[in-house]
Parts: sequence; structure tokens; C-alpha cells
Amino acid sequence: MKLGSLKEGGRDGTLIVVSRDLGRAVRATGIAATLQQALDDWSNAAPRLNALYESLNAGDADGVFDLDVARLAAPLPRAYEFVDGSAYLPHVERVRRARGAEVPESFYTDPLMYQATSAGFYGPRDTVKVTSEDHGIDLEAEIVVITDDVPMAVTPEQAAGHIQLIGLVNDVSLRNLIPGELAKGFGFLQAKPRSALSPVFVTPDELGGAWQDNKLHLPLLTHINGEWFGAPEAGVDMQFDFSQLVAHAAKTRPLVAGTIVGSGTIANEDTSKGASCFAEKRTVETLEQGAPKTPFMAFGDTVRIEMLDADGASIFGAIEQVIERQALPE
Ligand SMILES: O=C(O)/C=C/C(=O)CC(=O)CC(=O)O
Repeated sequence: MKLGSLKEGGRDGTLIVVSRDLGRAVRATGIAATLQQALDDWSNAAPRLNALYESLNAGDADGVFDLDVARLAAPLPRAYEFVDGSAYLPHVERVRRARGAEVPESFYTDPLMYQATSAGFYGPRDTVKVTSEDHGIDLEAEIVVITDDVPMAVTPEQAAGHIQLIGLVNDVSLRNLIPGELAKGFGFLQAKPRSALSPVFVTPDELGGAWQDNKLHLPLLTHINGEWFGAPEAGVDMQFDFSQLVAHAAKTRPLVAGTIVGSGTIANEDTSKGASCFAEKRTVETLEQGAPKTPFMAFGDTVRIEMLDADGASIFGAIEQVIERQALPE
């Protein structure tokens, strides 16, 4: 099934069930007011939501309306946790090379992960607000999974059973703030502002054969200002699958229902697939042409991130955002 949230009813939005073709929706009133509420009681809520999804697709649900993506909040407008991995080593190698840092051997056996911002997510059409272009405005196109309650110290095999929903994220990154911030040794803060989530999250069964071995085997498409930017294969070069990433996050603490676990920026060894962030594109240009040619994003630029199924249909809907200057408070 496919689930989203309307920008109505409070800070956590209003849960809706969305048709497979993303054209229609129905409020999940009577089952759960918000997606977080549904995840808190997933074993009861999921079958009831799924029954509503089936009747919506069959055309016999009540209260159906046409879906307007502009009215959507992020499916989880705020979440208790967002932990973001970095499972695609070609990305790690390139961004580190760009700032003259080494890739330790342990990164190939022990997932890299940080505690990201979850207090507020942009909706799929919300503008990205940044105070200055000098920050080096970048996107990171990624896949996320959403868990139910995960006990502490689960194995990857056990963790796999706790992956309930899958979606996309634009992990907005401010590249010029990263070197100084990471040099302090405490991790990202100012360099990782709010991220945007896809219009809908979907259950793994919605992905058919594309969801295998806890990886999503499809390309993730990014366009910048309407131009193709990249379509790396998400099932290729993923060093750690989602069950390993969830188990890693849960090693010393339980994860609460609604925890969002990110894959890291989708990247392939094969540079002909393009990039999912400007930092990588600039590194490839430096290697091939001696210097980066493509600037980071500017105010007014648009980013579009989407994944299509084998028939060319959008699975999660598109994240489509304009970069906008945030005025300073008076
Ligand atoms: O090491 C750096 O300079 C920056 C790293 C990231 O921004 C990585 C990150 O957010 C995780 C990922 O997308 O793979």
C-alpha cells in the first residue's frame, strides 16, 4: 500500500491512503489520524489500512478525492529519529577525495551512520530554505526505510522483519560547512539542515521483485532544472543492505516505531550513471578535467528526485523543490 500525509489537522498532518497510480486518495479517518499513530500500533493498523487501499484501488472506497501533491506534507512531517547511513562507498570515496580526507578500511565492514535532523521534514513540494549560497547548497538523493519498534541488538535477519515502509529523501547538504564541522569530531549539525521526503511511503510488497535482499533494485532518477543529472542503480554498489543498517542503528538502543533509516547517497562506480549530488559530480570533473566545472546549487534552481518502476510509473511520486533564500530574522 501507499501512505501519505495531508498538510492539515496539526503538525503531524492527516494520514491518507493513496492509490497505486498516485492519482487518488482517501483519509484514513477511523484507523489512525497520523502515520506515526499507525506505526505505533502497526500490527493492528496495517491490515485495516491495506483493506482501505484495496477498496480505493478497486474504486469502491468512500470519500475519495484527487491527489494534489502540493497539499502533501512529508509522510512523517516529524519523526522521533532519522539516522542516515552511507552505504554506497563510491559516494564516500568521492566526497572524501573532494575534501582531501582518507577513507578508513573499516568503512568497508562497519557502516558509517550519523544522527540526522528529524524534528521537521519538508513536504515533497516545499522550497529548500538556505540563508546563503556560500554554504555550497547540495542535494543527496537517497532511499529510506521506516521501521516499527526494533529491539536493541537485533541481528540483520531480525531487523529485516522490522522494515515496514520505504520512501525517498533529499538529504539537503551544505558542502562548504562540512569540512570545518567534521574536523571538530562531533559530526554533522549545521551542514545538514532539514531534508525532504517523497510524497508517499510504500510497503515492501508494492515493489514486487525490485525489493530483494533488503535492497531496492531500481535506478534513482535526479533532474536539476529539468536536465538529467543522474540515475545510479540503487541495487548496485550498496555495501550494506537495509537490514544491516537497521541492525547497526539498533546495536546499543531500541529504535522506536517510525524511525527513518537512510541508505546514504545512491552512487555507482560507473560514472556514466551520473550522480545523486553535486559534490560527486564536481569530484569526477576534477579527476577528468583538473577542476570542478559545475557550481553548487543557486537560489531559484530546482531539484527533482523520483524512482520509476519497470513500466515507467512513479512509485513514490516526485520530490520537486526550488532552492530559496531564507531571509534573516529582523
Ligand atoms: O564526508 C563528507 O564530506 C560528506 C559526507 C556526506 O554528506 C555523507 C552523507 O550524508 C551520507 C551519504 O549520503 O552517503
